[in-house]
Amino acid sequence: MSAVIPVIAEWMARQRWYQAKGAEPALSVVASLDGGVPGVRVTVFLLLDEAPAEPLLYQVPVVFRPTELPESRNALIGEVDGRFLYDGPHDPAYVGLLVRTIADGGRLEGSGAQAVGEPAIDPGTPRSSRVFSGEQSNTSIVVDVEGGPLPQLIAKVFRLVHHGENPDVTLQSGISAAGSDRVPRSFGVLTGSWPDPGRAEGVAVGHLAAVQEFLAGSEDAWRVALQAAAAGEDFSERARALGEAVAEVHETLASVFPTVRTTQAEIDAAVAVMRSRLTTATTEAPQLAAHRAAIDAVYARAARASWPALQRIHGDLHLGQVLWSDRRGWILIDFEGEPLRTMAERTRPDMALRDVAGMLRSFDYVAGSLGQDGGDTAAVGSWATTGRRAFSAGYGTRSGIDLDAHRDVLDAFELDKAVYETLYEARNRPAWVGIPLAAVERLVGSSTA
Ligand SMILES: Nc1ncnc2c1ncn2[C@@H]1O[C@H](COP(=O)(O)OP(=O)(O)O)[C@@H](O)[C@H]1O
Ligand SMILES: O=P(O)(O)O[C@H]1O[C@H](CO)[C@@H](O[C@H]2O[C@H](CO)[C@@H](O)[C@H](O)[C@H]2O)[C@H](O)[C@H]1O
Repeated sequence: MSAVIPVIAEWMARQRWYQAKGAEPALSVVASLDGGVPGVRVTVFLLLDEAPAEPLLYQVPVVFRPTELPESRNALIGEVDGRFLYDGPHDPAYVGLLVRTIADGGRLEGSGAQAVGEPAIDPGTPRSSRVFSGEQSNTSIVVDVEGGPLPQLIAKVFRLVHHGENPDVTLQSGISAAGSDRVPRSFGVLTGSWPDPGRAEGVAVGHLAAVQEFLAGSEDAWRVALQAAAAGEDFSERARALGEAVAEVHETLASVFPTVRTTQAEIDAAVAVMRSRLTTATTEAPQLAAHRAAIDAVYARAARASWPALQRIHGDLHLGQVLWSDRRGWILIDFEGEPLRTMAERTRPDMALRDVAGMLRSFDYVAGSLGQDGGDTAAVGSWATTGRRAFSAGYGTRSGIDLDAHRDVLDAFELDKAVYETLYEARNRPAWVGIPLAAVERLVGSSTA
């Protein structure tokens, strides 16, 4: 084991999902869960990384093979004592074990730790699989299955794990179980428990992976919108339908999970969070400093307004979190919330207008990214304004919420999102930081959509 961890650490530092970019992982094994697959060993490591100031717990499934797996060359973690270590999601042995453990309500066990499958629908038997490529914070695997209700599923392996609910699991499965087809159908979940000396019970319990319907042939709304905007196509109908879909999901969430009447204390707490993230963002993106007073004034106006009730929401809604299916229309995915917010914040009832604001910002991002790529700024800007209006109209009609009556609150959430995006871009895509910064300037200058 001692030789294995440094090899994993060296490989992990190069992965997209590794958070402490540029740092050398400082790993210790919290637990390892073993699965029996003939001929190979599958071990799911839970590794604590103490490289960042706040240690993070990663899930790293590894398949130990006696010989090389030629088709998974890119997924080779390294070679230790004559055994070849592969990143589990790229290896059929791990994928088969994961899907069947969930489907059978099975169990993986290790020292002081275990993982239990919680099936929802029997998916059938995995035949082949491939890891979904793209910029992802988790690892999604498309699995071809036989003998189940659908030919393909997607298994999402959470790379960062933590005690307590993962909203991506609870919200999606709650909406799916309520009979809504605005999210992919849930097939089941793998929940783990591992030693955690920091907790009174000494044990942490959290979600490790989930399996859901794969929407084959679907297209991500970000790409659909970019193409439409670049071609100058009218997007009003689709934007309106998207507003209706988001309102429908909010309605389902409010019927399945508790809602909370918004008191002045809740409003003050929400505005305090906006202010504190403005402080953090200003440290890393000093361009925000010049707008601090004006941003504060928008937040102060929101604090005096009346707010709708709080409820569970998507939490990080943007066009990249929506798929278009010719058969089903708009489908929302990835309910994990904003990666830069604490899990406690992401799992509390929140303001549905936060999601509306997120989507309004995303229309602006379409114009911003095309403008950056040399597009006609006026034309794409007007495309985005039309899209924002149609989205708001669809949302308002379906939800019965008059967005104009909540303008001060919506403006504050849009500004808060633009501040978040400024921080996100400064950390991850500095070349894009001008897009949210321009929005901050616009939003403090005027308060209309
Ligand atoms: N059920 C699904 N059907 C088809 N594609 C999906 C499905 N779920 C996710 N995807 C695709 O995988 C990508 C990443 O999924 P997502 O849940 O957003 O992962 P992450 O949390 O890593 O960002 C999405 O942008 C989408 O293109
Ligand atoms: O999808 P994630 O959960 O990883 O969300 C994070 O990354 C997003 C970028 O991929 C980021 O979204 C921002 O860029 C999008 C275009 O790429 C744009 O549509 C969004 O409106 C904008 O916020 C998201 O904020 C971040 O949490």
